[in-house]
Amino acid sequence: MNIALTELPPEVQASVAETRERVAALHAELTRYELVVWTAGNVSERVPDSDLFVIKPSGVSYDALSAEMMVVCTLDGKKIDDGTPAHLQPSSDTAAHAYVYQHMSDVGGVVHTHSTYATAWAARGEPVPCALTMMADEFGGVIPVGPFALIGDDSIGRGIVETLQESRSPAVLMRNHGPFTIGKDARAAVKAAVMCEEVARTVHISRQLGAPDRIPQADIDRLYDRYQNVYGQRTTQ
Ligand SMILES: O=C(CO)[C@@H](O)[C@@H](O)COP(=O)(O)O
Repeated sequence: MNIALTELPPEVQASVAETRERVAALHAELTRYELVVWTAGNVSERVPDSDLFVIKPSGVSYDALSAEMMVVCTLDGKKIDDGTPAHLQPSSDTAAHAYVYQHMSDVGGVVHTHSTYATAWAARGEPVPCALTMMADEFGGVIPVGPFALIGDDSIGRGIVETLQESRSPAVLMRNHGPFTIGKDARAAVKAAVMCEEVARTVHISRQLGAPDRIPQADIDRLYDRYQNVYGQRTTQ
């Protein structure tokens, strides 16, 4: 029996609507920061206090996306009766996003892109070395590589979780595929995707001129602690 959005408690319906607005708006950040071509990227966010998440519909142009088109899924990746046309399919990466939400309870947002420089590192199966203070700040060290996995079941999701559970990084470069990022919410995951592409590009350029210096681990730890706990405005947003 499929869950019907209209039969859920009013507060859940309201939370779904707010999540849809956020997820739809954040897809514009993927194009703004040139992290995607055509439709090759997706954003999702867990619906607070529910067993649901919202994700982009598959293959829909970013300039055609609206909040009402965002697909609502259960945590096992099944679309509910969410008011969108029955034929509107969720992202082809829905199983991967769902696996992350099922196995990483503190994750509220997931993003996938094929951004050029991060994907070039994924094509080599090489972690991005921590040679920049910006990397220590956001990633707490290297950006790790996850295993090669074919789309279609939970193997991509499993590779994401197995890799990120062993790292402080909110980004993983899935071998021969591209970056997936996580965050406490979708905005944090989009930020990680933006920063991942930025540092992948910078370190790539640096390597054209020689071997980038790796920051000592003790300094990485200090930088990471400052950025995660002191940087910015300490008000809840
Ligand atoms: O990487 C892939 C397919 O290999 C997908 O992430 C990409 O094409 C985006 O697909 P969706 O439009 O989200 O279904």
